[in-house]
Amino acid sequence: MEDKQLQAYKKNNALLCQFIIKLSSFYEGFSDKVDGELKTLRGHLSGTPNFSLATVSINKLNVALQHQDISLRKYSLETVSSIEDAMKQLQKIIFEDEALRGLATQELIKLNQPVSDIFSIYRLYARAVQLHRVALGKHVKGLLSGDSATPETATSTQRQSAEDDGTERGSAHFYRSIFIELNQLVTSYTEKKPNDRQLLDIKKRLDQGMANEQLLESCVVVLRMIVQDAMTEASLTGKVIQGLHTSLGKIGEDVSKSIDGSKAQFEQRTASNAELKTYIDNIEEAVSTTDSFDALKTQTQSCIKVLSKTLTDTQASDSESQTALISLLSSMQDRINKLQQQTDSYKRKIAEQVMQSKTDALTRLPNRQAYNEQLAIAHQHFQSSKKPLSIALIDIDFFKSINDKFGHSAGDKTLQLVSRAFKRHMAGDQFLARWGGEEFVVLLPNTNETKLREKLEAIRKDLESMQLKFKQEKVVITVSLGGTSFTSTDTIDSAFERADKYLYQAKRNGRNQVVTDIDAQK
Ligand SMILES: Nc1nc2c(ncn2[C@@H]2O[C@H](COP(=O)(O)OP(=O)(O)OP(=O)(O)O)[C@@H](O)[C@H]2O)c(=O)[nH]1
Repeated sequence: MEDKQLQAYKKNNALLCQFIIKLSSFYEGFSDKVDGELKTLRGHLSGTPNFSLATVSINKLNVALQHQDISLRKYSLETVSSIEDAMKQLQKIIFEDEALRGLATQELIKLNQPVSDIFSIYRLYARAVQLHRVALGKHVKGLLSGDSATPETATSTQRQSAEDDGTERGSAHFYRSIFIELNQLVTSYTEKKPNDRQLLDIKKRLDQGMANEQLLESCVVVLRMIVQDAMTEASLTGKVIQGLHTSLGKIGEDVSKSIDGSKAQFEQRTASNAELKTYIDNIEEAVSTTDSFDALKTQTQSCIKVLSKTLTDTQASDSESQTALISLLSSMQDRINKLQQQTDSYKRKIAEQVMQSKTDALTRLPNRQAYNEQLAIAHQHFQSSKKPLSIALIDIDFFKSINDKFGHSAGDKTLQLVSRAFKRHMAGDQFLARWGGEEFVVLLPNTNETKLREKLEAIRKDLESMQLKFKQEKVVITVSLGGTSFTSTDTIDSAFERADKYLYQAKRNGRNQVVTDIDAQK
């Protein structure tokens, strides 16, 4: 080889080595094994390159990178599928917003296309995160003000200011939920203490609307009242139990006195019987041994005298202990009667408390806890009897707008009127409860798919025809309903989830409608 050629060859080799060294740094960080081998390769290629050792290193790297490729592919698939899941969840939340839903669908379509390299996943991921942020901003804002921001038209400044408002909106949302909670608490508490002036004052001010500081102050006042009442209640309960304990103790004493008395009486009677027996034995002996009639007469007379005295004494002692026993029994009876009265009133109080804990204070309907208990019983019966069982969820449409337009009290009133309307449709063992907020749940034993649909449709129609009036304005309330019948493989949760899915389908389809298994099969 010519000198010139050799020089050029060496120069190219050096360039190639530098290139490999630089390229190898790019792949650093995928795994410790690859990193180690890359370091070795760089060592072989730097300074005076050793190509034979570098070739060994390159072969080892080939194998390691092949494995890496497999795990990268797996990682990509997992990442894409979790982005897909997140997008689907997002679609559920933003189903009302055409534009956002469209964007989410487009992203889902892109996710289903093959991923060419790992870096394109990051682009998909970034877009998914961005869409979530837009939807979340809108969702929070929608909750508070009901207005909407169009994601595509929102400028970056708008987006920035939306982010800046985040904390403010968060706290507004926080105060709103405190307001609702406090309102429910005060409503149920005023039922219990209808003449409490402090409570009535808070209720009135809540209806008129409260500043945030007042809201927190009122929370503290109500909390203090509850703690005070709970303490009084506990001390009353303690007193009742103490009273029962004392009464039981006294009864115990009476019983042991009566037992002691009976024992003494029994002993005395045994002694007198023995005495009587001795006298009778004496008479018997006298009859058999005495020849003289006079002597017998005298002896018998004296024995009969003693006998008569013993009998009179026994009789007197009997009647004395009988009187004592009767008086003891009557005092015991009095104590037992008193005890009975105390326990009866205590039982009534406890039953009332249990009832309260299962009743929704605003609508007086059974609450979620009561429903869950009832459902567990009904489901067990369904499994053993194989008679049909259906459940349904009812949600008032655009209920938030009633609160926003006419105030929270009007919202409360609506909930009460709507509950009454639902209740009119319940017969026999059919069960209605307030699930929470503006959502209700119905349990319909012995009701198949057809009957369920008829019932729900009747409720829907009834509500639609009912006219309410707030601030001189006529308001029509509509409801969306989702209902399903249990199948043999259903759990309590799976049937509930299906009913919930149908309810959201009814909302999505435009509200004021019923969706049941029958509609889903169409
Ligand atoms: N007055 C009153 N409002 C309540 C009560 N519980 C929940 N809310 C309100 O009910 C509203 C429910 O609003 P959303 O979940 O947006 O539902 P919506 O407005 O009915 O809309 P759709 O269900 O989508 O038709 C919220 O504004 C809650 O503040 C309550 O006990 N009393």
